Amino acid sequence: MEHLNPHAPERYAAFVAAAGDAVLGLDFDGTLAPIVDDPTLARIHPDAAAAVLAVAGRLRAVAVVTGRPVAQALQLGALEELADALAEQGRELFVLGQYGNERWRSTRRSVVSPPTPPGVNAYSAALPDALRAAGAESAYVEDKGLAVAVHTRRLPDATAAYARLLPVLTELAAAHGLTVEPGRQVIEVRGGETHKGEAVHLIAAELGAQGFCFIGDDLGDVEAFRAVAALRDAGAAGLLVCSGSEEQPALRELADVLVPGPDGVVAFLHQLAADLGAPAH
Ligand SMILES: O=P(O)(O)OC[C@H]1O[C@H](O[C@H]2O[C@H](CO)[C@@H](O)[C@H](O)[C@H]2O)[C@H](O)[C@@H](O)[C@@H]1O
Repeated sequence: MEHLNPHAPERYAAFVAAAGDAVLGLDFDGTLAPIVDDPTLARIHPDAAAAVLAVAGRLRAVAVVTGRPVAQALQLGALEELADALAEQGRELFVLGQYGNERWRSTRRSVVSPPTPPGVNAYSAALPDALRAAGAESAYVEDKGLAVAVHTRRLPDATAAYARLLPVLTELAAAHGLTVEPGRQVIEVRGGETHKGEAVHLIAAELGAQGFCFIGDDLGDVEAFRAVAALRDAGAAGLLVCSGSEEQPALRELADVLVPGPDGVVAFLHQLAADLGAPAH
């Protein structure tokens, strides 16, 4: 792990000290799951569940906070199995999906989800023409129910296609009263103002958390990082970890600690477990 600012060692130590009342927040894609070309083929890192379990017994709770729909995160992450194992440690798993719009917790196991925002269906209907006009008709379109994501990763020149599409889809989203959420070779369009920062505040308030560590990799995690920084300003122990990639360097500026992608996240969690004196798992 690399410290990214002079406060990092003391923030890490403060989180360790507050662990029993603290939450571990984890993004999914790029953090728990390695990035792959086809979003339907993403899976949790093979060693991630064991790493989470190694540290969880010393924490208050674990939360996966993702742009994925909850049902998809549960499946791709085998998170129900993780929840079962956490329950044996007396710990709860929260899964906040679609940037906090969908909520699930292991003690209830049902998805609480709002209705599809007005505008999403009309935006979807207008999308094929917009993609064609931008020369990106073969972009993969992910229908997420509450949102629509256009993926450029598998297009011949993904970065150029992304640059062409971003202003086009931003305008189309605005015309339908929707919000744009740019990410790693993906442009998502969704309704509402909810973001991962609200998810962090919601869980922290519900549990009365005295500490929060959030690990993320992409622009959609910026609000979660800001929320943890706000909790820290209010006196909690806050630790921000960037799951680094060459593709998305933006979070490094906000983070305390840099780790090399999902492999590094797994190593970080084992290091944290060792520093917490957690029993080997
Ligand atoms: O908040 P996250 O858990 O990071 O989810 C954000 C979006 O991730 C997914 O797309 C990303 O991962 C794909 C699989 O590795 C990759 O192909 C794509 O380029 C990435 O942007 C997912 O498909 C989206 O629905 C999530 O919102």
